[in-house]
Amino acid sequence: MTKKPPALSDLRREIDRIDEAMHRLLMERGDIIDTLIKVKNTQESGSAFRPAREADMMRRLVERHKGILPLDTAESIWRTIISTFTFVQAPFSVHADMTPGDAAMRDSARFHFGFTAPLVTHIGAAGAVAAVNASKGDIGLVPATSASGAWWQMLEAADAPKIIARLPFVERADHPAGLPVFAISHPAEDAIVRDVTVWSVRVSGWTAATGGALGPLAEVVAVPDKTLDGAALLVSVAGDFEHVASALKKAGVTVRSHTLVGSHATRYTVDARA
Ligand SMILES: O=C(O)C(=O)C[C@]1(C(=O)O)C=C[C@@H](O)C=C1
Repeated sequence: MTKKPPALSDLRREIDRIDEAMHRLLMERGDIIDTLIKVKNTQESGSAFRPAREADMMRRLVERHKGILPLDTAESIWRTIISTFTFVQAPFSVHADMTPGDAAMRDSARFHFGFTAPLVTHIGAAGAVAAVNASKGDIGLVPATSASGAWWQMLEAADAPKIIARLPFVERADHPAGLPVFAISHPAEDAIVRDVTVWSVRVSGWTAATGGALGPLAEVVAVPDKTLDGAALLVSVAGDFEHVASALKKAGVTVRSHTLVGSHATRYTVDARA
């Protein structure tokens, strides 16, 4: 005998029960954040964004996810929850460099930081970085894999903002907001994670082929640096910078200076949807 399917009204009652439970849990999460504000002293540091903690949360979400709800949706729901609770702790604006295209950058800003934080658009990374520099806890979003100028040199001073995250936290080929971006902010001491360090490097003797010589050792964004007859590089390295320096030397490149301009959690990649 085949089992009779449940009545539609019963299923809807179940859905109402789950929706109410989820809403109550979110309100309970809000109560915990209310206490966390005092424990964490968020008002003092000016920014509540803790990218290493968020990277870890997003990874665990992806690992436990299954069922017919698309991962993109689960991820975007939690990005909205976490970024809104970040905003609730200490309001901030997102300053985005729209050079990679308005649609791609807007999708990235909204996917990762929701609609509660105001989005301020800039044409060029320098404007976004300057706005973050002038703020206490704002976040800048700039493209991570291309540049038209060496904006990262604006991060060299000790009291300048730093790169604190690379987004998306969970990378995949078909990510709905997959533009690779760096998040920049005045870092709170406990917001810093040094899995990958990012360096502003001035070199001479640079050619397009030299970038390839670094291979998997580091990711490099290069722009011409006319004053040095060479290049200004933004170098992301998972290991010791000295390995990059010796690979560059071997390739005939002279490192004039290297300055730490930020760091972020290890990148995490999952397969695209089957
Ligand atoms: O864990 C924290 O420090 C929080 O502020 C909480 C929380 C969250 O909502 O889960 C919010 C902001 C941080 O970036 C990380 C996580």
